[in-house]
Amino acid sequence: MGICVSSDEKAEREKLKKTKIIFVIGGPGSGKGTQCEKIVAKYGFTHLSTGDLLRAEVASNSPTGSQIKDIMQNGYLVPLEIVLKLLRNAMLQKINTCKGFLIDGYPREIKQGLEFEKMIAPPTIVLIITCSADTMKQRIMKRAATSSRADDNEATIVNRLETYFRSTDPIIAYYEKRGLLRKVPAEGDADVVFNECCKVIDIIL
Ligand SMILES: Nc1ncnc2c1ncn2[C@@H]1O[C@H](COP(=O)(O)OP(=O)(O)OP(=O)(O)O)[C@@H](O)[C@H]1O
Ligand SMILES: Nc1nc2c(ncn2[C@H]2C[C@H](O)[C@@H](COP(=O)(O)OP(=O)(O)O)O2)c(=O)[nH]1
Ligand SMILES: [Mg+2]
Repeated sequence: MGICVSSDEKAEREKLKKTKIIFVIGGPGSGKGTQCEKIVAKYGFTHLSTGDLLRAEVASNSPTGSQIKDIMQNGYLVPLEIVLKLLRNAMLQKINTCKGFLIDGYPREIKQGLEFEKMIAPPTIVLIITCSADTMKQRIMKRAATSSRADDNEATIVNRLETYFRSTDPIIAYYEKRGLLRKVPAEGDADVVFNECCKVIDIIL
């Protein structure tokens, strides 16, 4: 039996299917947030960071927030249902005014990608920002001085890197096979990396 949806919801789903959706994935400290800010400034896309959405949920002291606080503090993945519900709601809130979505920090495992496509739409492309574990660790420790994030610390970054490398290889293979993966090396200066991101985005506009 199909899920019955209101006509409004049907209209919103249709809009989502017609909207450009760029998954921006990469390890902790790779530069997802930095590149998304630059991309928003140039192209006017709507930037949704799953990490930011989850931190807002924790800050709201909701039952869900209490449930995910420790998971995030330890650098493990939050349950799919929780992160996807927050993400889909945030997308639906912006759908009528957005030029396209930058989904920062999602998917982090294959089933997240599959569920997103079932509940929302396929991605236009998957932009992966790549750099070494050492570079990511250095950048996080530098950011820790000003970020006041509970998970920007030596112990948690080890977990976050392990979580990232373990869960992301299958995603890379999956989207590469579908011809949707666009790799951008991010060891260099942020502006140099941004130029490479623009080359990838200009092609899909
Ligand atoms: N798609 C997701 N699925 C499950 N958990 C997530 C997801 N996105 C974020 N999280 C949780 O939120 C935490 C912070 O995510 P966020 O994207 O802010 O940080 P990060 O990618 O680890 O590093 P950075 O902010 O440096 O990119 C993650 O460690 C994880 O616990
Ligand atoms: N040298 C250099 N530093 C960068 C680059 N991108 C981001 N950074 C710095 C800024 C931040 O303090 C830190 C992590 O960046 P971020 O954008 O929060 O990364 P992410 O954790 O969202 O993936 O690294 C970059 O491309 N080059
Ligand atoms: Mg980030």
